[in-house]
Amino acid sequence: MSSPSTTPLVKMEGLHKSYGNGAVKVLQGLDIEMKPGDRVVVIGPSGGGKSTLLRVLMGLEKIDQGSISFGGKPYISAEGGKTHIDSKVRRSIGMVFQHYTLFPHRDVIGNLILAPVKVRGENKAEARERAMALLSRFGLAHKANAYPAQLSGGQKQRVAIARALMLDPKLMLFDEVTSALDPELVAEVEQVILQLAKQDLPMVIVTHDMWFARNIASRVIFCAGGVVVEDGPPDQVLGSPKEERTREFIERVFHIKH
Ligand SMILES: Nc1ncnc2c1ncn2[C@@H]1O[C@H](COP(=O)(O)OP(=O)(O)OP(=O)(O)O)[C@@H](O)[C@H]1O
Repeated sequence: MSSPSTTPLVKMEGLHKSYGNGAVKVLQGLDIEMKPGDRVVVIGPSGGGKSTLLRVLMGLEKIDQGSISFGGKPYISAEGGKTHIDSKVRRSIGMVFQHYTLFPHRDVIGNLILAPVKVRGENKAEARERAMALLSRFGLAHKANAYPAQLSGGQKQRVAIARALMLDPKLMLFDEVTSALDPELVAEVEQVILQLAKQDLPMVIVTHDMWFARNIASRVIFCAGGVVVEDGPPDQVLGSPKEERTREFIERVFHIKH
């Protein structure tokens, strides 16, 4: 048995995923291993399956073949056309999406404490206290009683991140969380994620923002055609800032057709 220090946090093996009864093959034998503390940025051509990969990892999609283990234990597997998902493991993963998924009829604090109180049976006063501490950390304490419609896009995404953190995730998934934001609101959300990175929270991030990718990633994975094409430190995969490969790279990434 491997020691805890060498046990991968996540091990995806031979993942296959298609839509429309196999008509659209998205993941085609994907293998990715994450160490504890890894911050993986996934980049690749549009439609290449980056969101699908995150949704599979979050246990939101069935898979056709392959398996995922989490902390050395089985998490997701496919057998006889069925996908088995360990829901306890799934609850230890947090995800934030491109489009805000806050409950519109609950205020910010209500959004944060809902799952801890209802799902985990946490004491309401304690959950509120934790929620307020998180909101203060994210500069949002003054918005605790605001409703989602009264928040800017950047504030909504910061609340969505805080809400995910209320469940003490062991892994966070961010799917293009700044893509729908006005440019001036992007930085406030990226700063929050950079703050989390400093605390060694493992994460998988899908982003089209190469500055952010370079600054947040411990590893960059370039996926195309449903498999991993490149996997390495940011400077290796994106090119070092001195080489100024980034622009050329972005063009290569976003103009690939397959
Ligand atoms: N629910 C679905 N039903 C059918 N096809 C789907 C579904 N979700 C995604 N697809 C298809 O699967 C492929 C991969 O989509 P996905 O959203 O994972 O790509 P992506 O790399 O995240 O793209 P982008 O960078 O444009 O967000 C695309 O061809 C898409 O049209």
